[in-house]
Amino acid sequence: MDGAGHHSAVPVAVTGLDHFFGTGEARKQAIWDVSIEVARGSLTVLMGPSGSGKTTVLTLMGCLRDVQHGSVRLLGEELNGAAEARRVALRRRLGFIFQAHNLHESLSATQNVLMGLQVHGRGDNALRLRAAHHILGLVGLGDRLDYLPGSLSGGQKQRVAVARALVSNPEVVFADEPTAALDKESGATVVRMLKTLGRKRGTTTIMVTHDNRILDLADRIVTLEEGRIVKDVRAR
Ligand SMILES: Nc1ncnc2c1ncn2[C@@H]1O[C@H](COP(=O)(O)OP(=O)(O)OP(=O)(O)O)[C@@H](O)[C@H]1O
Repeated sequence: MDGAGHHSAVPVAVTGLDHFFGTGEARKQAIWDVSIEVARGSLTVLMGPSGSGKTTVLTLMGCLRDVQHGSVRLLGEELNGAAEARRVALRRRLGFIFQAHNLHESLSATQNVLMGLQVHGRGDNALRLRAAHHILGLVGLGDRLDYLPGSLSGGQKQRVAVARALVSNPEVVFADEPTAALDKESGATVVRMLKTLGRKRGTTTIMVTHDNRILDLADRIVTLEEGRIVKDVRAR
């Protein structure tokens, strides 16, 4: 166990976060004083109009962008001023699901999912293969293990990307419009999987979505407008 963050009840805590794009005359503030604490095992949805700052906040929390001002504590570690080596180590404990699924076209579904494990560089190959097949089964692709992305539908490709993000058993999953390319049924399957992982393993999910169907499943819905939180609603 490496530090207090591992079993922290608050895997992501953001305080007084501002963010700017551009320099000089073109410098523009995109995020204004955002603060949010996310509970372990919960599914939080970020919503709001186009350009309201959802993706910027998600990438700041997910260690994919430098924190300029304010605090982001991720799994117990402060990201503001964190050394790149620490951030690389943290990213290994995260899962990312983005709309552009970025699958390797020359690799099968199974090989793509294995890419989600190889960065960790541990474990034996038979175990990895079993993990990849297991998670592909869970997302309903047990009969497509050796298909190339080119012969999968958009929704099936997205499910491969979900399997790749989850195969390493991440502590926090960051997802940007993960259901945009999915039909109703596969979209619901993906979100139900994330909910189940939250319950069973304490996996925390933070998701940007415009998908109304997902809102019913969220534990919390945070709405951004013009870079500020304007609404923060918890389910139940
Ligand atoms: N790399 C960048 N350079 C300059 N401005 C940027 C950059 N990325 C985002 N912005 C600006 O920051 C603001 C927030 O953008 P962001 O992508 O976070 O919004 P969003 O809510 O995710 O939008 P969408 O729903 O359209 O994806 C917007 O005004 C956008 O133009």
